Amino acid sequence: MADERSGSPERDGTGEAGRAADPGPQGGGTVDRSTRADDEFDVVVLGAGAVGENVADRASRTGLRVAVVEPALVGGECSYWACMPSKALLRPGDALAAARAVPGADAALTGDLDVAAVLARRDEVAAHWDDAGQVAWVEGAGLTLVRGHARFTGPRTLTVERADGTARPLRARHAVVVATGSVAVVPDAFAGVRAWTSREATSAHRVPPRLAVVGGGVVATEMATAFADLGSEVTVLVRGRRLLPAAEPFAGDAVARSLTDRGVRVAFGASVTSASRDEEGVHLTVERAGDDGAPGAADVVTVDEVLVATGRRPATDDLGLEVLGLRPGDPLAVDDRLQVTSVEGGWLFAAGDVTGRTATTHQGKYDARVVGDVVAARFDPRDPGAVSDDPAGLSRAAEAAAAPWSRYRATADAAAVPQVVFTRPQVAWVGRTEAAARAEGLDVEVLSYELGDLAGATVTAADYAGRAQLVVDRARDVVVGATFVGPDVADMLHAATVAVVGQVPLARLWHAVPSYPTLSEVWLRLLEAAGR
Ligand SMILES: Cc1cc2nc3c(=O)[nH]c(=O)nc-3n(C[C@H](O)[C@H](O)[C@H](O)COP(=O)(O)OP(=O)(O)OC[C@H]3O[C@@H](n4cnc5c(N)ncnc54)[C@H](O)[C@@H]3O)c2cc1C
Ligand SMILES: NC(=O)c1ccc[n+]([C@@H]2O[C@H](COP(=O)([O-])OP(=O)(O)OC[C@H]3O[C@@H](n4cnc5c(N)ncnc54)[C@H](O)[C@@H]3O)[C@@H](O)[C@H]2O)c1
Repeated sequence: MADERSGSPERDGTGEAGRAADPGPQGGGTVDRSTRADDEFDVVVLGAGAVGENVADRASRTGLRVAVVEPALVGGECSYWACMPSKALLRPGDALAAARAVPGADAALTGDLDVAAVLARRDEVAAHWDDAGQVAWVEGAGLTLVRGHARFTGPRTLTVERADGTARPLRARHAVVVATGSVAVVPDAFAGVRAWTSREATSAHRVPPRLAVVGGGVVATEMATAFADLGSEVTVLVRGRRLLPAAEPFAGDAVARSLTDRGVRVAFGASVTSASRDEEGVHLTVERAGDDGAPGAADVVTVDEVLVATGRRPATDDLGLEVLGLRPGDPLAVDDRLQVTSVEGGWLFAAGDVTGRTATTHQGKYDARVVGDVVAARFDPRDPGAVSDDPAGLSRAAEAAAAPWSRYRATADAAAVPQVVFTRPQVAWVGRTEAAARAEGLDVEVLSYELGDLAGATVTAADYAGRAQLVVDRARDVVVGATFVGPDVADMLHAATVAVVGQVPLARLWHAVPSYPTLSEVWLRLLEAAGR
């Protein structure tokens, strides 16, 4: 099932069943693959997460022979330990809260969540950690899956270590794309206590009676929400002063209020300085900073499990990057073509979490589509005379001359990155926060509106509470950032993303009429607030 939900190319409609049976590339011209050795491919992609899968699929569109190397489950983090299982854990609580908020519907509720059923459903959504479906997709797309851990031995050359310890060489004739993702950061204070990372939290088969969550970011807030739903007594230990520091302040404040209202203890200015585990559980020594940041008193918090959600780092430790003159552990810095900037020759690319440029599946897959198209076009093996009517529209000349916002440049990464946090309330934003826009020197107007005042909110829930905010660049009269906080706002975000990417002037947005009575009517109210 994971192939249907993980963000695999098949889900995008980019995986074309039957391509494997079609040896000729689209648009004519055949590629003779018969003379190539088994260890040589046109393109080698490292990592078959959502990003690597999409890169490989797009790169193969002009007939390039593509290998994908993966030591673990095809589908990567998102399918089995991140997006999909975490959302499966959160959705039942959301559905219950939505029904509870509607008088009449609430009367039909006779109990609380069935925890065993929630975990069983999560197992199903995570395909029981079996990648057979995604392997079938990879093979059906005409890609070659190479199982093992890849390391560079030189430019375009690699060795792949298999699970049984044997190794095989691999060579890329044209390009290597690194999509090896990221791993959780676990600070030294937690060494030796078998702390949970997001992997253990999203795949847990037991709900700890007492759970501490360390961190105040996306993983921390989503997992605190999920485990509170499942019945854990949750304590969130936040080093800083607010939750979701990358979002508008009102978003983190709303999530903190809601968690606290539901009995979650949220402690700000709280740093874990040491941890130990015995038969009673995990003991965390927590130092509290005063409002001025000065260290204050320390106390001990005892829990059954501790989830460390203190960020992620690129998975580049063990890729042999040193042979390319790069430093293991560093992110692979790329330009808008996703080409690694510090390696000459135009053959090394990277996409997804490993670049430090994107940290979500959707944005990583956007970059994957861009780099896949760059590679497919630049190294197009077909006779140029035969590809003028390429239905995919890929062209070597167009790639060479590509400008921002073309299909060959990941321009949106700097201007319009959307993020949805599936807490309760949900938090969704795109583009710049007010503070970020001002820090860039933009003269901005901030428009905000309480969602609870909309007719659409009145019918959605008895006490709907939420807020929307637009950040408008006065000089260009366009939206450069938008934030929505409230129940069911996740799907409202895309309209804002379209407005930001399209740089649609407010004067024109005024003609985009939202339906009555929906939450989207907030666009009308926000534009009225801007004087329309
Ligand atoms: C708890 C959690 C929830 C999340 N929820 C969401 C969400 O709801 N929505 C969203 O958009 N994003 C979400 N994310 C972020 C999302 O999971 C990542 O952005 C995404 O998985 C990155 O994809 P990737 O392909 O770059 O990396 P990965 O999915 O990590 O894939 C990398 C692959 O490379 C392989 N690999 C590693 N080393 C090598 C090597 N040497 N050779 C070959 N292969 C190698 C790995 O085994 C892995 O399969 C979440 C993250 C977490 C932690
Ligand atoms: N719904 C989604 O799209 C979704 C869900 C989960 C994760 N993700 C992605 O996964 C990435 C990783 O998430 P994350 O929550 O681990 O990282 P994050 O960067 O969102 O949050 C990390 C938090 O840990 C804190 N922190 C860092 N070091 C610390 C330390 N030593 N002690 C205490 N606190 C510390 C930071 O101040 C921050 O609040 C995110 O960038 C996010 O985009 C996305």
